[in-house]
Amino acid sequence: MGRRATQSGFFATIRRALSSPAVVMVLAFCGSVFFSAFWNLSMRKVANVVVRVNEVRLFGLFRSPQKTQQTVLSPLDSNYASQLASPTSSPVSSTPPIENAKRKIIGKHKKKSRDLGGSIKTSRAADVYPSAVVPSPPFFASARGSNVTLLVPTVSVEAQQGPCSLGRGGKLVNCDFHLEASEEIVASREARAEAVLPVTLPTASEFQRVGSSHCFRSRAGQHVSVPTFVIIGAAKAGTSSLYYALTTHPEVDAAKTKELNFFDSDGDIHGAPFVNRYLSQFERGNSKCARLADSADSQQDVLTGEASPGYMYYPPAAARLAWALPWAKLIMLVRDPVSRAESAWRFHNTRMCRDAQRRAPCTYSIVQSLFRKEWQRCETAVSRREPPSVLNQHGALVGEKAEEYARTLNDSAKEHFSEKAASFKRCAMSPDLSHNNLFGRGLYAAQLEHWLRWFPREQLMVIASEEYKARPATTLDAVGEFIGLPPKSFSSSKDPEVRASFRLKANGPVGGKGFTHKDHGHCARCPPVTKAESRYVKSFFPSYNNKLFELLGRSFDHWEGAEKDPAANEEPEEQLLVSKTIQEVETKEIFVDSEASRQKSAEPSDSLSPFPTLPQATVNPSPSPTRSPTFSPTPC
Ligand SMILES: Nc1ncnc2c1ncn2[C@@H]1O[C@H](COP(=O)(O)OS(=O)(=O)O)[C@@H](OP(=O)(O)O)[C@H]1O
Repeated sequence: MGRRATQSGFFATIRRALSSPAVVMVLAFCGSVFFSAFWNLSMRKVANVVVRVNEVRLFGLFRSPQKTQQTVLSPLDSNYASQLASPTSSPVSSTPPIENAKRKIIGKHKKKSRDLGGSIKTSRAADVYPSAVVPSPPFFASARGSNVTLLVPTVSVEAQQGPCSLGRGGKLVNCDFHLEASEEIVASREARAEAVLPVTLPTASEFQRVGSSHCFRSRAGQHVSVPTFVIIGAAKAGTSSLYYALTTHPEVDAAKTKELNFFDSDGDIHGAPFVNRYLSQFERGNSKCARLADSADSQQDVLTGEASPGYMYYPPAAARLAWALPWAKLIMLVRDPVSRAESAWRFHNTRMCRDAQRRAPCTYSIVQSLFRKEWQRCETAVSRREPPSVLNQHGALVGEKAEEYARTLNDSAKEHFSEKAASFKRCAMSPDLSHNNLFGRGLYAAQLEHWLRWFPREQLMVIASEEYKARPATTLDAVGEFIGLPPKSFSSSKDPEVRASFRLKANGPVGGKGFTHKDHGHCARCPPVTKAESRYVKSFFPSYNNKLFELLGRSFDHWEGAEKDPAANEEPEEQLLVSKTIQEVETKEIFVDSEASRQKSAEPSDSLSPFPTLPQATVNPSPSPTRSPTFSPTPC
């Protein structure tokens, strides 16, 4: 009885208290404080989600402002990702883009919260990737359904310089660059952005793993081994030979073709369709992967990869690869930049001879070719007062070199140069990404530094092409181990095909399709690179080689001139003459008769002058200021 009275007294007190407006207000206040604390806590999670999504977002956010509809690379489907990221693959300890860009979520979470909607769930990274593979960031967006709109709170990224900035709503302001350069900026630019980003997330897993291998069976019943290594370059360093040799191994599958060039193409690289198109290049009926799937040998594995030497020199390829294949082992085969340039020069001239209606090969000597592209492009850009392109790491070196080049010019050219020096320099700082950029492609240090911003060091292997040539079996063993094959996979092999791959060959039947590098054959009418020309070309690379050696902590002795002091390359009179001729060739569009070129450039190699006498030029009677020269139709 007494107890009941106490209870009813208690409820009566509560009722009385609740009927008092003051008490209600106090309770409402406490409730809102509690709710907001809880909300902030959950938003912190959302911020983490956003960090991960930001990484993906970068591809879309930095598109040209003309493309108003920002397309965003979708994160890998969680199932797909967890299957691909094999626990046995090397750990990706952190995502370099995030580390490097030092993005911070500063968000005004409370304000944004409503926009996030209910379709996004956060889950621990471990649910998405095996925790050993991606310990950070701790959360990953895992949404079901498509076209989820994520609201990205304010983001800040570290910066250097550049013409554009990020304004409100994620819009790019004062910006004049295109997608390719933009990804560079992402990692290097101070900016704040508020962006609403449409993200399309695939819903279903496309692949099923065969045992614990890298081999998958697609929904369509095809077999695909997931790429785990990529030979990213350098062009003309022996990449075909290396790729061919690797694919002779019984546990390595070849892609449909050696060079897929997916990550350096300007096509649509976005989203799951891109990944699927890419993976379909590893889908082959009679592959080792298919055989493995049939045998259901759970102990075996099949590795695969591709070799696209264009990637190494194409900055956006690093970001794209880091997104699509973050676990990939990258192989950089580097060759003495001088002989690389010579090989490329011969190759491109041969191609010109073959493809372009049998036009004259070697219209430009190797010395002229060294800077031809940059020079032409910059001249045109500067004269048209075009805005300079975005600066980047490669470009900075090119710019530095462009100044050095300018110093070799004669007085009138110097004057001309100094007038335009500032804008020219800015222009030259933007790299010429063309295949026949003989100079830029040989600046490996810059390229390595760039790739290291996107991939951890342990995922990058740098090999000297000369070492591979000298010791193919040992090199292949090392590469094999690096990509996950057992030790001494090549040198201990009895397989005749594997052993045959040790023999030096530029060609090889790769990927069943078969390719021959017949075009490696040098055009008969190409004059040989004289020793003097070679010395001249050589004079540009030592400081860059040394930078590479510094980064690698070792040097390649056989790279001539590597130890040379760049200051020793003072230009004597003759060089001015040479440079003047180059300048004339570039600006006045001088036509060179290939036959004359061959005779004139066959200068005796023991000439006292370190610089070649350039090919005799025939001046076009009516030079036009257009960029693309017309070549004299000399038969090949
Ligand atoms: N095993 C080995 N080691 C080192 N170098 C080799 C090897 N095999 C081929 N080669 C030489 O490499 C040149 C072709 O390189 P790539 O296959 O990378 O060319 S490409 O970029 O794919 O077009 C080409 O160079 P050049 O002959 O000087 O043009 C090949 O002769």
